[in-house]
Amino acid sequence: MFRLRFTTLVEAPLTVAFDVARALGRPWPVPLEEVVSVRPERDVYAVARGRGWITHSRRFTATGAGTLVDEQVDWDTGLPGIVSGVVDRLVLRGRVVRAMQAHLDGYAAAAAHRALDVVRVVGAALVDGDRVLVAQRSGGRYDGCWEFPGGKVEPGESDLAALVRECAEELRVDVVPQAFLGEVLLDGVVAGGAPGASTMRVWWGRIAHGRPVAHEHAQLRWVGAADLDALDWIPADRPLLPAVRALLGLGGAPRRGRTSR
Ligand SMILES: Nc1nc2c([nH]c(=O)n2[C@H]2C[C@H](O)[C@@H](COP(=O)(O)OP(=O)(O)OP(=O)(O)O)O2)c(=O)[nH]1
Repeated sequence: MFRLRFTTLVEAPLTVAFDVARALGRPWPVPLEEVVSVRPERDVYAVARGRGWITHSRRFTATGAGTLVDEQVDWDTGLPGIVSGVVDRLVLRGRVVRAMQAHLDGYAAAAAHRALDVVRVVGAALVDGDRVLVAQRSGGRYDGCWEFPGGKVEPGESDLAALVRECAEELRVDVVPQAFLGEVLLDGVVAGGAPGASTMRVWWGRIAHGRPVAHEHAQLRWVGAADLDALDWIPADRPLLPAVRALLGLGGAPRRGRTSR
């Protein structure tokens, strides 16, 4: 069996990286059949011809800089041992590498371009000591639900600039993003976009200046790890809670004080 791995960083949310990869198809003329598809995390395609076969697996992982696409190609020529090695070295390996390189260049550009059309949401898990700031929505579809402060990224704006702007607007504080925490699918239609196309990307943040006051939310609350689960969260946020809990377990910076309304 032979194997090659390729890693590409795509400047696009998970959903866009996944959907564009699938729309472009596979980088070789032989059509492969879908074996696994878990949107937007991974897919596997394969084909067998006689005793030879090829499998192409992709894994999509959210990072602070975009989506990391990890691809693995496994194949076997089906020929006897030594002949197989020679055919692979002289013919197949080079073909696979050239096809993948051409495919990946076009793919990264297409995904980055498509990302401009998708509504993106950012959120801040603002930590003070062993507590995180949570906000209760006021009005609209998620009235009364708890969420991370944040909102939609404006056209031409970076995720982190949007995070800082939203926290200033909603809480009147200056925040400093610390580290990327995770990305979740937003299953509803956000701002007229296609269902399921958008995602929310959440950063761990620290308040550098100011005391948070709820300007757009019903109320704010500082919550410890043990009380996170009991809140009535917007459903999309729940998968992020383990990462937030782990953050609070680290202790964090000395506590600055309490705030509400
Ligand atoms: N801010 C925030 N939005 C979330 C979370 N979870 C979640 O599903 N969402 C959804 C709710 C909304 O459909 C969308 C964010 O929209 P928003 O209304 O907060 O954005 P915005 O501040 O830019 O508001 P606007 O321009 O529409 O007035 O993302 C979360 O934890 N924080």
